[in-house]
Amino acid sequence: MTISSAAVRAAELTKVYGDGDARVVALAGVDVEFARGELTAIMGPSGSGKSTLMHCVAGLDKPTGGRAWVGDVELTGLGDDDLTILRRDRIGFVFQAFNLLPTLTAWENITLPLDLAGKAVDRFFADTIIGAVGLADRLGHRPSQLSGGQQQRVACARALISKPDVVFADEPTGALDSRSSAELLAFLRRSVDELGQTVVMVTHDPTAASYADRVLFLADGRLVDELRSPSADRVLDRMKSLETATAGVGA
Ligand SMILES: Nc1ncnc2c1ncn2[C@@H]1O[C@H](COP(=O)(O)OP(=O)(O)OP(=O)(O)O)[C@@H](O)[C@H]1O
Repeated sequence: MTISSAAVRAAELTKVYGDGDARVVALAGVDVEFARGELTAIMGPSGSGKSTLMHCVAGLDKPTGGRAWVGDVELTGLGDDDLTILRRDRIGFVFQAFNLLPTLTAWENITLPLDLAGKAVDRFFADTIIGAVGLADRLGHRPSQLSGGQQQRVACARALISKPDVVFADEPTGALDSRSSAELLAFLRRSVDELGQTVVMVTHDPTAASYADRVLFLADGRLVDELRSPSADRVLDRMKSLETATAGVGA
């Protein structure tokens, strides 16, 4: 067996929803590796399989076929309980809707993954992250007392606090204005550059994708292209040609 240095990888990943007339092939055999210490963006037209791919490699959904690994642990060989523990201990999540617990303070939300795992808070690391997201004077506030941008920065700090193998971010800026988006993306970028974090982000936004080291493009459940060191303009050009090609198939 080859030992891979990738933080996350998948081989021949397929996902089929429904059957008969309702059958949808969401992933049609995806081989992919996400390198450690890189920010990767996943883009593609609506319905191309971005969220399905992320959910299958993050252990949130089970693929129909193929295999996926986080580090050297094969997700596709794990039962539900082991998957839950793996997600808790080795993966950080950031969702479009923030998903904070409303009754907990920012500090309690950020440290929740450690509490659940029964681990002590590394105070120096926590202070580093909280300083980087600019939340030091908001730690006693509940989510309802924070702006959308601040809530999403709490969610990012929570995703990073347990030093996970990978942070998966699903449309993390989808509910934010452009200034809050830029702050959040700058923070994700710094987590990669300064902390060596691995981040995989699904986005529709070419500007968000331009913060990545690498952009992968999906169409009809397949990886069809990639860009390294992307600019927003180059990402937009690729997206336009993919959307034209995808529209052409169904026309
Ligand atoms: N639970 C489900 N049951 C049936 N079909 C599904 C389900 N989830 C997703 N699909 C279908 O699988 C395909 C891929 O969906 P997915 O959500 O992964 O695409 P996406 O690229 O993330 O789309 P978007 O950009 O619109 O969020 C789509 O055709 C979608 O309708």
